[in-house]
Amino acid sequence: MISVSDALTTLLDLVAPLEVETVPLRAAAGRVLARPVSANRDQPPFAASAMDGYAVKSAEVERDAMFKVIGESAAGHGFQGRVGPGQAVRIFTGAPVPEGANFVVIQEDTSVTGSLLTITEHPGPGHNIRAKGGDFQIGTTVDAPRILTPADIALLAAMNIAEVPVHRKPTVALISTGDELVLPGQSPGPDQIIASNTFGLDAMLSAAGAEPRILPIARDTESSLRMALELAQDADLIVTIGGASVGDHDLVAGVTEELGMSRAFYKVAMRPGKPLMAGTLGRSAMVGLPGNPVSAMVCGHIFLLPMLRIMQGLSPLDQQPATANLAHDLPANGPRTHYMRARLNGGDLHVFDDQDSARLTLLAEANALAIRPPHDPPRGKGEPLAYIVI
Ligand SMILES: Nc1nc2c(c(=O)[nH]1)N[C@H]1C(S)=C(S)[C@@H](COP(=O)(O)OP(=O)(O)OC[C@H]3O[C@@H](n4cnc5c(N)ncnc54)[C@H](O)[C@@H]3O)O[C@H]1N2
Ligand code: MOO
Repeated sequence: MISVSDALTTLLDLVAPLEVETVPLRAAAGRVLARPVSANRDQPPFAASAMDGYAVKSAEVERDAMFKVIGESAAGHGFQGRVGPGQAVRIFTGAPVPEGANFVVIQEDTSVTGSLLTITEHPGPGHNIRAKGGDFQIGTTVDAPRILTPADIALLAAMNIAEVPVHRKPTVALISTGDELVLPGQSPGPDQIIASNTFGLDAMLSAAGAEPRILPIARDTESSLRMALELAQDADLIVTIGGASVGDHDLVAGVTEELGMSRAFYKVAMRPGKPLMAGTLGRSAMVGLPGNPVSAMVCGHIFLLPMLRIMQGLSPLDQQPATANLAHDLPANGPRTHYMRARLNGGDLHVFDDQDSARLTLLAEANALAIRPPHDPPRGKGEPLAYIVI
């Protein structure tokens, strides 16, 4: 059995950043920007009014001052002339500030009769003008790699970047194994259960930028598993679920070996997740997850998500463990790193009593995994304990 950190290092070595492809802006949300991109325009491209009002010379701004209104500047239709002494231009939010003007008096501080403008209140010190290039300038860069958020997409749009270089999405083949499994919505026989892991992992990996494919459930025969693995051949990552342990019907190790898998390790000193296996099969990285539902999902968090980040050109971890104070005592840990379902509530960590790796209800209730190193001594209420958010 190897340690969690050795297993993670080995798994990360099985994958590499995927090629860069160019996608239309609308398809780039949630993707990883592969190369820095730069603005080829200023925003705003001209000094722009931030308010509706009148553009004047700042030196002339004072209460009771009067001006002749000589024209209008609207968004999309600037005023072509120049503002001279004693003159004002009606201006609207987003419109170019005309030459000669350097102050916008908001209309609430004025009164107008015909073309005669009077400042009726003390205008504040703010000139209400957004400088040319005040948001970004030609050459302002959006750095890579980064997962493109909605705000990033808006920024790229403003920069007039219509095509975006991103890493290809990792394709992941998900293969559940076992005669006991049927798909959600089907009618299970008396000895059957629903294949839940496939769907939990599908959701987890999709949210992390992958393109998972759910393959037909492999039955507990070598030929069925072989067939599923053949269908998975072109995936960047093949994930089998179940059949990883030592039982007579646990076929994954044997069949993948016959298919030429180069095995990197089998068994990790962690709980849940001990019978994890990994290697390469053809051009794909392969991870054999344990079948217990919580084991599969925890291994997804600890191992599959960092692998996906590497494939998308990111650093492997999106969070370092944080610490919180225990809400109660905890007994000593055994010889494996234990990822314990827990709930972080008002800064206190409540670690659930029942850590049965078959109980999805407790995983759904958890918002954190408390991390106990091997042989961690008993911990008392109020002591700090490491955790990650899930
Ligand atoms: N004698 C031993 N028995 C077991 C050991 C051991 O070391 N010695 N390890 C235990 C641990 S720890 C785990 S974890 C499990 C892992 O077993 P497998 O990976 O071989 O998984 P299965 O036996 O196929 O299934 C275990 C459990 O999970 C259910 N399952 C499987 N696939 C799915 C799925 N896609 N969705 C929902 N549930 C699934 C399956 O029905 C079983 O109940 O082995 C222990 N045994
Ligand atoms: O490792 Mo198993 O995953 O403890 O239930």
